[in-house]
Parts: sequence; C-alpha cells; structure tokens
Amino acid sequence: MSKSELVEPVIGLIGGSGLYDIDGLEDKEWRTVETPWGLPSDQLMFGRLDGVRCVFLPRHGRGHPIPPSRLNYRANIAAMKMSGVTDIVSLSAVGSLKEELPPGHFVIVDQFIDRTVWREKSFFDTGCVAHISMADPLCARIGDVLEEQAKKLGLEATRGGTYLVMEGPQFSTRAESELYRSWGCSVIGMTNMPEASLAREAEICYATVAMVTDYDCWHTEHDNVTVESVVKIMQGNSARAKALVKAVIPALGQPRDLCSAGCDRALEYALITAPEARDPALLTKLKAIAGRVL
Ligand SMILES: CSC[C@H]1O[C@H](OP(=O)(O)O)[C@H](O)[C@@H]1O
Ligand SMILES: Nc1ncnc2[nH]cnc12
Repeated sequence: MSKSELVEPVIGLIGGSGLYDIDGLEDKEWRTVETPWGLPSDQLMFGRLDGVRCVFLPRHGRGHPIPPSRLNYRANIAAMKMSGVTDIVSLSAVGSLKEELPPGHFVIVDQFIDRTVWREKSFFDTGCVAHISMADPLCARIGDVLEEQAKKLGLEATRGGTYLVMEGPQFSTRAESELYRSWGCSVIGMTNMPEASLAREAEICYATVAMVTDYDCWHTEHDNVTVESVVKIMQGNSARAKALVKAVIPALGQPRDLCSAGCDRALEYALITAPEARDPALLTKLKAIAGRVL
C-alpha cells in the first residue's frame, strides 16, 4: 500500500447505559444523519480528539428513551458508515457471569452467543443475499490497542470472554443465568448483537469494552441486578471508560494499512445473488453500507 492509499481512520464510539456523552472532543457538533433504514437512536456527535476524527452515538439516545429490542441497529451502524467511520469502539454495561469478573472490571470480549429473537439482523434481504463470516466477531486489531492502553492506565481488564446477548428488557431468571454460566460465558448484556454483525456487514472494524456493573442473579453473596445497582456502578465505570477512550483514539487514529484482522473486507466473498437476480431498489439502499462491492 502506498502512503496515499493508507486508511485515515475515523473512530466511532457507541456509548451504552450511563454513557451519553464523551469528554474532550474538540469542534463538537451534533448532527442528524438519516439512513436508508431510517433514523439512528439520536443525532451523532462529530468532533476531534488529538486531531483524530471521531463520531459518537448514545446507543439508547440521550436520556435513554429506547429499550434494547427497539433500537434501530441498522440505522445506527449505517449512520456510522455514512459518516466515514472505519473503527467502532462499543462501550456497554454488562452483568458478570464469573466470580473473577467483579463490578468495575472491564472485559475486552472476543465472542458472542446471540439469544435475541426480535431484531432485524441484516442489511441484506430478498434481492441481494450475503453471508459474512462471524467466526471471530470482534476486531482483534482494535482489541490489541484496547488491551495495551488499559494495561498502561492500570485498569482491571481482561482480554477475551464471551458476551451472552439476551433479548430483555427483563433481566434473566436464575436458571438462565446458571445456564449461561454452564456454557462458559463471561458477561451478559442486551445490545451487542446484531450491532456487531451489522458492523461486520458494513465492513467496519468493531470491538467491545464490556464494563461489569453487577453479578446478574446467580451470586449467593451479591444482590440480584437492578437498574439502581447498574447506574451506581456505571458512574465509576464511565470515568474509567472515558480515560480509556482518550488513550485509544490517538493510537487507533494513525493512518494505517487495511485491517490486519480483515474486518474491512468482510463482504469480499459474501454475496451469493447473481447480478441479474438482484433487486435494484435494495441495491440502492445497500450502496450506503456496501458500495465497495456493489
Ligand atoms: C440499564 S441496565 C440494562 C441495559 O444496559 C446495557 O446496555 P448497553 O449495552 O447499551 O450499555 C444492557 O445491555 C441493557 O440494555
Ligand atoms: N445483569 C445484566 N443482564 C443484562 N444486561 C445487563 N446490563 C448490565 N447488567 C446486566
């Protein structure tokens, strides 16, 4: 790759419960971005940190009006893509399914089990079918940067772990929580799928910092999760998350070659519908996220 072909990264930040703003962005501006799949959860905040272009979206909207199952995940990811975002750091509150991951701990997750049932899971549809690989659903290149910077900041953080995505909005029953523990899952939340798979379809690198707020409902010496307990712990988690974001953006924002993990070429061999069988109306919409291969 010659210098002129290097990728100039634009960093997308998706803030979850308790994270509705990002400190330290210069030239901040909230802008409405409409997509072929409708409007995202809120306006997007555009800005720069250390000269690196950043785009922030509060996942549930400012003031948290939208529950996990009603989020327009396609519009959220399409809005990021249409804003030029190449790399997303997703910040999420989660329950812990392991003793050694206490509230306040961060997990840079590397796998998902998706138990959601109600959500639109793909940009592709009748008239243009695509099957991307989700074997490694998170970007290991961004994961490396998050791990390194978390270490430098002295944060309690673990690299690797499976995030169980439940539909919600109710928290789990104890039997479910024990089932997910028996599957070896590390943390539980309600939002990261299909967010991660849609980011992959849009060829955006995506990594998650899962911030533990509670022990869900399986731990005999801790109370069952409530919104109150999540919010209380999130106040401390948010300050650490903001410090981590500030540290990773300059590292992620350097001009670079294509992603070493390959996320930015996910559609290379994914389309199966013959050109003559494709639906022109759907193709027009898909240009917003898959223009590179259409
Ligand atoms: C307020 S606790 C439940 C809520 O928090 C998590 O959301 P996010 O990933 O956006 O931080 C969890 O998945 C639920 O949506
Ligand atoms: N225990 C839990 N279950 C699902 N989502 C959560 N978000 C934070 N804690 C959670």
